[in-house]
Order: sequence, then structure tokens, then C-alpha cells
Amino acid sequence: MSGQRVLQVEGLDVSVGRRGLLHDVTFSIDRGERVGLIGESGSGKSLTGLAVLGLLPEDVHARGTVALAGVDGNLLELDERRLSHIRGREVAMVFQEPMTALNPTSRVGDQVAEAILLHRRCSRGEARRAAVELLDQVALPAPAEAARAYPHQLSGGQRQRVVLAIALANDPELLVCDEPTTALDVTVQALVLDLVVRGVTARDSALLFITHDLSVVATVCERVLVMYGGRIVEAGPVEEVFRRPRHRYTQGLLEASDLEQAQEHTRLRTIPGSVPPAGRFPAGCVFRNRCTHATRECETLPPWTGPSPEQGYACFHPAHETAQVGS
Ligand SMILES: Nc1ncnc2c1ncn2[C@@H]1O[C@H](COP(=O)(O)OP(=O)(O)OP(=O)(O)O)[C@@H](O)[C@H]1O
Repeated sequence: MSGQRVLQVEGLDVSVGRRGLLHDVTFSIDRGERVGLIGESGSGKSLTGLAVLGLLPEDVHARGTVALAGVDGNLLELDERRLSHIRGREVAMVFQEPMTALNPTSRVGDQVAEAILLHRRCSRGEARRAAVELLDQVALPAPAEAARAYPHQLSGGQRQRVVLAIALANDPELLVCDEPTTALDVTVQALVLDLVVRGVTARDSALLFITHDLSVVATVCERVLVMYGGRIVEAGPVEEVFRRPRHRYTQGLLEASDLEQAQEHTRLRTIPGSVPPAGRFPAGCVFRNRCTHATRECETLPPWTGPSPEQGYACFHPAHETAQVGS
């Protein structure tokens, strides 16, 4: 793999008995790249994600190659002992239901600290301090106090942020998210999406983001893969695919969703101009600098450091409807 490549999936076929579930799935993700995987229910998105995590169910048969930066060999052929070293370090995951990922009998700070201790040489005290810092990064209020809470004492959104903190604890090369906000209240979805983007951006990690929600892809990803019947039928930059879908299935998918809304996310929010003054936009707005792919909350925009103030920004947050960028 090239230096920039983090994940390379080639010719992945998955079957159960004679039934083919994935057919010749081939794609790659580079360092720092955020890639969405969309498709209708049953199209094979989750199986693809599980293959990348070395978590395919035992009853399925897989052929092909899954190569991950920093890992020798084909993930599909590694034994469970080796895979458990890789998971949580080179590749980490956030699934839909945070409660299943957390241990209900252990304080959340200890669970984050455990994740750190599994892959890093440091003292328990250092791991605990790093855990509080991570809980702070995922915007848990009063992180030192939150660290002492049990999962059931937190809201669903807070629990998912703990899962994200665990996933990011060892700066993974690749983060795989499978519908991480589907089970959450709509008001906290945007926050969690923002935290995912900020978490991978800060680490230059690659992201594979599985969802059926096109507007989520528009918010989070730069490139999109469209699955249908176990195959990738279309791939390209999000704006291009959403604006000019080539495959009949993608066209249908966009029509079935709110095409207007999905396009708005990518088209109407492109705002030329220089850095918006801090505090000018509603909290939660996400600005994307197209040159560096940096994403920041508008309230805390730092001084502009990009190559040119003329590059412009795009805001993908629905709350930004009425806000305008001053030049
Ligand atoms: N262990 C298994 N044994 C048999 N069939 C399976 C198994 N796991 C998944 N499948 C089938 O493989 C196909 C793809 O499943 P997958 O979970 O990847 O779909 P998906 O696109 O993620 O759907 P959803 O959005 O509903 O989660 C489905 O038809 C599913 O029934």
C-alpha cells in the first residue's frame, strides 16, 4: 500500500452457503479521508464494515483482501488473537447502540482508561488522566465527574460520546462508524457527528461512515460509496454523486430521500469569503475548510491559517440556513 493509504479492500466476496452477500467489493481510503458507505437495508453495508474490522460472523465465507496500514497480512486471514490487538489500535469502531459497547457494571472513566492500558504502556493513574482528557474532547460536561458515572447514569448521546472516546483513545488509523447516531435524539445527532469529524480530523485518521441517511453523509464525508445488492455500484466525491448520480439505483436513492435537502447540504451552503467572525453563527454550525478539511465549531473558530482566505467555506448544518459569511 502507498504511504497515504490506510485501507485497501480488494475483490471482497462474502457468502453463506451458496448465497452471495458481497460481490467483488473493492475500495480504498487514504489517511485523513472521510468516506461514506450508503445503500438500502440489506445492501451489505454492515457486512463490509465488519469485514474491515475482522468481525465477520463465523457462518460466512469470505474471499478477497482487506489490508490495513500498520498491519502485515490480510485481515481476513488473521487469527482472533492478532485481530484483537489490531482492534482498538489500528482500527476502532462505533456502532449504533452504545449500551452494547459499554460494560454496565464499570465506571465510564475506567472503561476509557482500560482501552488506553490495553494498547499503551503507562500507569493506571496516567491512563485515568488521559481518560478524563478524552471525555473532555468528546464534550462531556464536567468530564472528571462524568468519568465516575456508570453508563446507565448517562443519556444515550453521552453514552455514545463515551464510546467515541474509547474508539479514539489509541489514535486509530481507521475509525469505522456504523449508524452511530441513528438511535439518538435528533438534537444530539449533529453534536455527535461533529465530534466524530473533529476526532478523526485531529488525529488525521481515516473514516468509514456507514449510514442510510444521505444528509448525514453530506455532513460528514468527502467521498461516498453506494452499495446495492452486495456490490458497490457508484463511488465519487459526495457533491458530484449527489448532484449528478450516474447509477439508476443512486438516482432512486436520492429521489426516495429528500433530494432537495441532500443537495442543499452540498450546494447552497458553499459560501465564498474570508473567515467568519467568531460568535456570528449559531452554536453547532460546522464549517468545512475545503483546502485542509479542517472542521470546527463556529463559536471557537481560530484565526485563519489556511493557504488563502479566498478558499471559502461550506456550512453543512441545517441551523445555518439564515447565517451569511461576511467577507
Ligand atoms: N450471518 C449472516 N448469515 C446470513 N445472512 C446474513 C448474515 N449477515 C448478514 N446477512 C445478509 O446479508 C445481507 C447484507 O446484510 P448487511 O447487514 O450488511 O446489510 P446492511 O446494508 O447493513 O443493512 P441495514 O442497513 O439494514 O443494516 C442481508 O441480506 C442480510 O440478511
